[in-house]
Amino acid sequence: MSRLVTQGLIINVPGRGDGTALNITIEPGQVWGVLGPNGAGKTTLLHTLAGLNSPRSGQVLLGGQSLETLSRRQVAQMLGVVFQERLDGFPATVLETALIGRHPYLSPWQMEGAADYAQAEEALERLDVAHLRDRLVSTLSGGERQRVAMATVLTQAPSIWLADEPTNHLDLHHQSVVMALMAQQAAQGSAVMMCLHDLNLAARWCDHLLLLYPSGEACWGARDSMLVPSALERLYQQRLAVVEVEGAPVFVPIKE
Ligand SMILES: Nc1ncnc2c1ncn2[C@@H]1O[C@H](COP(=O)(O)OP(=O)(O)OP(=O)(O)O)[C@@H](O)[C@H]1O
Repeated sequence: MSRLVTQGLIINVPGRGDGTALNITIEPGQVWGVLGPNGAGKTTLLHTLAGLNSPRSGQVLLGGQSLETLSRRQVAQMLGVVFQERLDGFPATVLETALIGRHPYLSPWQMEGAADYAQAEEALERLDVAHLRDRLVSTLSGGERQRVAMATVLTQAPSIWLADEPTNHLDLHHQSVVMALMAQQAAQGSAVMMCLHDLNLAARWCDHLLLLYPSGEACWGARDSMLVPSALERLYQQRLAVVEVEGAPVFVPIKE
C-alpha cells in the first residue's frame, strides 16, 4: 500500500500568492477531506497531487518516489482520480467505461480478460449501476454518471484515491453509499483524499481535514481538531450553528 506525501508543496493558482506550503502525509487507512469555498484551489490541489498540474514549488511523493520520476502508467497503477468534470461525449457503454479502469494493467493491444470483466461488473454492482451496463454513458443522468465514474476507479483498484466532490449529483442514499465505499477502501489499506462541499459528510466520514482558504493559507490535521466553528465560519464567510447527531457535529448555516 502506498502513502502520498507533499513536501513544501505550493499549488499553482494563477494570480495568487504562495500561501502556506503543504507538508502532508496521507497514510494508508486514512480518509482526508479537503474543504474550502469556491475557487480556493481544491481541484487544483487534487490535480497537482495526481501529476496533472505542475506545482509552483515543492514536490509530491507517491509510494516514496517523486511523481515526476514516475511514468503515467506507474502512477495509474497506484493512484485513481474521480474528476469533477468529465468529457463523456465519447460513445462508450457503462461496462466499457468501467473497464477503462483495467487499462493501467494491460499492455497496449491486450484485450481485457475474464478477471477484468469480473472486477468491472463487481464495481458496477457496488455502485448500483449494474442494470445500466449496456447503456451509453452519454444517456445517463448526472447521478448515474457520477456512480459510473466511481465504479471506474473502483475497477482500477488504486491504493490512493483522489476524488473531487465524489457525492456531486447524488441523492442522499447514494451519498452514503459513496462515503461508505471510501471508508471501506481506507479500511482495506487505501489512502483517500476527497474535496467536499458538504461539511457534514466530511465531519461524519473523514478522519483528517485540510482547510484551504482563498488566500492560499491552509491548515490540516485530525478531524476533531479542525472542526472548530470559528475557523469554519472564517473559511466559508458564513455564520454556522452546530448541533450533535449520532455523535457527530452537524453544521447548519444561520439565516442572516
Ligand atoms: N487555467 C486557469 N486560468 C486562470 N485561472 C484559473 C485557471 N484554472 C483555475 N483557475 C482559478 O484558480 C482558482 C482555483 O480553482 P479551483 O478549480 O482549484 O478551485 P476549487 O476550490 O476547486 O473551486 P470549486 O469549489 O468552485 O470547485 C479559481 O479562482 C480559478 O478561477
